[in-house]
Amino acid sequence: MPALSGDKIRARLDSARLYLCTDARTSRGDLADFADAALAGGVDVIQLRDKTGALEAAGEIAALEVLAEACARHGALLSVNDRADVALAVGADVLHLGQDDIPVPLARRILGDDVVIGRSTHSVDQALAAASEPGADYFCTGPCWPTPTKPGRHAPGLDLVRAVASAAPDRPWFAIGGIDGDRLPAVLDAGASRIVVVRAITEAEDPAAAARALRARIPG
Ligand SMILES: Cc1ncc(COP(=O)(O)OP(=O)(O)O)c(N)n1
Ligand SMILES: Cc1nc(C(=O)O)sc1CCOP(=O)(O)O
Ligand SMILES: [Mg+2]
Repeated sequence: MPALSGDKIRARLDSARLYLCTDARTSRGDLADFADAALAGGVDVIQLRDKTGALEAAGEIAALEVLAEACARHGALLSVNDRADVALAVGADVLHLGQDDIPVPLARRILGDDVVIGRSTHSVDQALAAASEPGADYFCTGPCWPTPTKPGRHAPGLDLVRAVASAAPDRPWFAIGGIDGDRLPAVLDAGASRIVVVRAITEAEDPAAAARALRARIPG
């Protein structure tokens, strides 16, 4: 179970503007310092998304425990990618599920009602479905630009962001994919008010400054 109630997690999600996905930084060995820096810079939600193949479940749980401590220090939400069992094990606030991950009702059976569940979407139809899907709380839409972080995923671009914004969903939603400081104004102009980034912070020389610069330009 997460430490916070579902209502508190959902209130924090509502005010979240900057969501970071990071791997476990196994080769650098600096996950705790990196997370502290990114969260100090204004990241609201941090997800462990380690697709390096280096982590078995125990390693993923260990890395998530490092992130959980950082989230507790900074009042941020801890997000697990793909795996409801791991989310349950670490008491995560958030589980993120893509179109090919386990179905939301199954995740809900494992996690109960307090944990926030998010969905990836890559078309207007998927986004509108996620906006009202029972058991889901938020969704992400993109990629806004092709990105090496998700090789082979077609980028629907900012037209998708514009279409979602004009549908004015009640649920929180985030734009994702290829977003950095230079591109952020175009994403905001397209109607997004929340973003997810990977490289813009994970590859920054100064992750705190990178997060701060992004956060300062997102209203709210
Ligand atoms: C916050 C957030 N948004 C989108 C994704 C992508 O999820 P998915 O499509 O399942 O792809 P993988 O990340 O699992 O490769 C995400 N992880 N987090
Ligand atoms: C993990 C992921 N999911 C996407 C989606 O469109 O669902 S795009 C993406 C990668 C985003 O990485 P970066 O900020 O480095 O471009
Ligand atoms: Mg996934």
